Amino acid sequence: MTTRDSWRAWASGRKAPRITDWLREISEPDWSATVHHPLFDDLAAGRLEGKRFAAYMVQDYGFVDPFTALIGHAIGHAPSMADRVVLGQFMGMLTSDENSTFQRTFEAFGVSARADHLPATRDFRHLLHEVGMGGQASASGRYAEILAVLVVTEWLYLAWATRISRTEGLHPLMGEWIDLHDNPDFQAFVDWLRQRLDEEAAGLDDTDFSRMAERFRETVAKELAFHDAVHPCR
Ligand SMILES: Cc1ncc(CO)c(N)n1
Repeated sequence: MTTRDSWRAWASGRKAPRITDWLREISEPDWSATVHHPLFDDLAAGRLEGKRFAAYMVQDYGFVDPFTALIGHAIGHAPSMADRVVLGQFMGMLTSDENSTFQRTFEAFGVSARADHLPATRDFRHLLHEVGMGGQASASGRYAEILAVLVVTEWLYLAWATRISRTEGLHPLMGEWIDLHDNPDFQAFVDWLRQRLDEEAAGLDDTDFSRMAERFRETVAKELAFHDAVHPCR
């Protein structure tokens, strides 16, 4: 049975089945463990000390650097201007508003962005780099693989940020970090990413489809390992 057969079996008998819903389901229990990670509850409740928040942001900047490069690859590999426009606008936000949140966090808490990366951060960076450089996948397979990674990273962040409820009087930079991931524009971007992956994945051959699904699960596992490493009390 191929991976695509598993998808077809899952889809049959469901109303309006979506590949991205199936991908999320086959990525359990890691998916839910990441969405419900105590790091995010502690952050929202004001229980995360400034220094610990800053240490998380330093590791996350280690993620964001190759992630930004991966968006660049997505722009290059997209099949149309329509996709390049949406991805380019996201890249603009990442390199302006979000980058500024990182810089002001490092400054406010007196930490250096150059600190050492934890092994889980290095693993994640390696994955992002590898997907950006591309494997043996065909052109459409490669774009779908990139989309799979983007869907995981952005959908997970939307999911925790819209799940938590924040306490009053939260440090403004922590509030900003949540704002970046629970706002309507970000929600629309995640909706778009899911839609595009649903469409692109449907047209892949069996080999590229399996590879895409494996990348999705691998990325979810890397997300969980990353958050366990920066907040080891799950
Ligand atoms: C580890 C990680 N995953 C996803 C996001 C959202 O881009 C982020 N900032 N960091």
